[in-house]
Amino acid sequence: MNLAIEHVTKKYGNHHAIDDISCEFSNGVYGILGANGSGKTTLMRMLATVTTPTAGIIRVNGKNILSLGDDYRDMIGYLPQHIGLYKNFTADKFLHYIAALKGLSKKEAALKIEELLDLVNLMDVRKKKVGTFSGGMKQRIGIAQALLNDPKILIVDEPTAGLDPKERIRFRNLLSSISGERIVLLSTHIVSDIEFIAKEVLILKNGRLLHKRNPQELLHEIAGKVWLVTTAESEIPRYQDMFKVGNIVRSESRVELRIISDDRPSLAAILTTPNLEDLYLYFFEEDFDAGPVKV
Ligand SMILES: Nc1ncnc2c1ncn2[C@@H]1O[C@H](COP(=O)(O)OP(=O)(O)OP(=O)(O)O)[C@@H](O)[C@H]1O
Repeated sequence: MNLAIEHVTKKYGNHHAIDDISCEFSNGVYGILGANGSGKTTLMRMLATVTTPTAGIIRVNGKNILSLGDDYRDMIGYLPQHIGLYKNFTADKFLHYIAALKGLSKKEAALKIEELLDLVNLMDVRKKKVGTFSGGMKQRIGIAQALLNDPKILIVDEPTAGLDPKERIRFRNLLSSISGERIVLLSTHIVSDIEFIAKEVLILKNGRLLHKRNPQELLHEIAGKVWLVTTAESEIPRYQDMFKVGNIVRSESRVELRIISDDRPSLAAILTTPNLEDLYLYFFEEDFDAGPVKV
């Protein structure tokens, strides 16, 4: 399976939501990383044929996906950012309903739904109403509906937003386990969602594709630029003014700052091994939320 994006642009008025992107995908998980507004959802929607490019072509195995029409849609599974679930349907009924929409026979649907409820670990609650589900359970049934037609291309838009860490890990492992024989495209602004499961990470910024590489290669990009500086609490604002400061770890009277900088930020600064969170800070400084301070 080969999916190719060729010089794709999507404009809304004069605004380029996606700006001349080209890249290719083969089987495996791809993480599409970008801050809010970078164009992730627009790209996913074009790949799912919910919207069409202003310019450029998307091809699957060499054929334009728009010419393939339903033949292409039969190949894909899509979990949009905001999935409309029928709250009063039970999990079982919801999946049967979507299976009917996707054209599965009753017999095929029954078999597939058994398999998927097991895969997403919702067998025990199959008779419960979807409206009573937690965020994580809703995302898992969302993946189950996207997998009903056994898609060769699975498109998942920011699936872990609002999930607690445990559910996030469970969801990540689920995606990883189903990635073998298909292309999985996963958009997120949460680095840890893709750090361990993506064979390649795409960095999207202001509608442009800055990088598409495997995580290790991407980390080379900032090798020699991540520093640890131990200093006094009162020095934090000065460093924040001058540098990109990530984690701040406090201990007794001192603080340790994680700093991204081409040059050594102070004489006592020590180089450290970069991680993908540093990379995110490097590319999306203005959108970075370092999270709770560790003590
Ligand atoms: N239907 C639309 N009409 C006008 N502008 C749009 C439309 N959809 C998206 N945009 C704009 O295109 C840009 C990319 O938006 P998009 O939703 O694709 O980004 P995103 O990376 O998915 O962000 P988020 O994480 O917030 O969903 C933004 O500037 C957005 O305001």
